[in-house]
Amino acid sequence: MTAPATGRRSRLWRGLAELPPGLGPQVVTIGVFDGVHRGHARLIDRTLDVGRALRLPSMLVTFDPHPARVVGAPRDTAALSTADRRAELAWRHGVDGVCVLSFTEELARLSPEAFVERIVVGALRAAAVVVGVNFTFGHQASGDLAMLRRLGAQHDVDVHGVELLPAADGRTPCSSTHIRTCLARGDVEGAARVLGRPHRVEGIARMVGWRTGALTVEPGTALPAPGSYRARLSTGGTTFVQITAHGQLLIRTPALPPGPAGLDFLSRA
Ligand SMILES: Cc1cc2nc3c(=O)[nH]c(=O)nc-3n(C[C@H](O)[C@H](O)[C@H](O)COP(=O)(O)O)c2cc1C
Ligand SMILES: Nc1ncnc2c1ncn2[C@@H]1O[C@H](COP(=O)(O)OP(=O)(O)OP(=O)(O)O)[C@@H](O)[C@H]1O
Repeated sequence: MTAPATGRRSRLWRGLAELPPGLGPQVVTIGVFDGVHRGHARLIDRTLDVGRALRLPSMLVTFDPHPARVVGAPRDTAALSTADRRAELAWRHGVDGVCVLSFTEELARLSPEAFVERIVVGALRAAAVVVGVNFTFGHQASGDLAMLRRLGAQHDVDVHGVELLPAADGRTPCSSTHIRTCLARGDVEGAARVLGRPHRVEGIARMVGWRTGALTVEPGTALPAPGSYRARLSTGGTTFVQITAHGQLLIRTPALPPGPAGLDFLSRA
């Protein structure tokens, strides 16, 4: 993963155990943040505002894998981004640090009270927490913004609830779910409008035939519907990509350097 070229020291902590023992108070924003879409960007902006006002660093806490996948909730959790990519995008938006929390069955069983006491206050040292108004947390998603405010008051933590940024239709909020729905019908332009950039799929590239490359991705990656697309290769150039019914990504290209690569989906071909 490349650190941002801002000159700032941006940090990535994989789990609470990696947090430095002397970690000072932070302004923390919490959620899955899959794709880091325009709604998430609004939340991050607000987190940075609160950080500036309190003169404290900002930290984005992201759960990985998606909680709904861990608790077996019947919903589409195809990953729009890896945790590394989320961290990179969060840094670009200006956060000082990113903590990736492994979402385990054990974590899912924590009550809202225990989550705030042990993790938000005890480990993350939150002086303020910034979440969207639809944020839920704790066992069976039983905690909401009102409960977070109550618990925050008990622990001297400021809680900020941010109104959800609407999508272009003006009716529904920008959400990762909306982006997954766009991709599932092959609407990569609709996905890009919510993301604020084209949807990127990352994997390992190799040549598989005459003028044909392939990108192998992690299982569970969100792919556009089977079909042909125009896409930009992270290694350079625009190309055509065929997504087969079996989820194979075939790239029309005379040559492709073998190794890690990304495809930004631009339009249907
Ligand atoms: C301590 C904790 C326990 C959770 N337990 C559950 C759970 O039992 N069932 C569930 O569907 N989600 C559970 N979640 C997931 C939350 O409902 C929510 O999806 C998560 O906090 C991310 O927020 P976001 O969806 O607004 O990004 C839990 C979250 C936390 C932090
Ligand atoms: N449109 C939005 N505007 C502002 N904040 C948002 C928006 N959508 C989500 N948030 C907030 O961002 C954080 C991360 O949310 P989350 O990852 O659940 O996003 P999501 O897009 O709603 O995902 P999903 O559709 O998978 O539930 C939470 O605090 C949530 O309240």
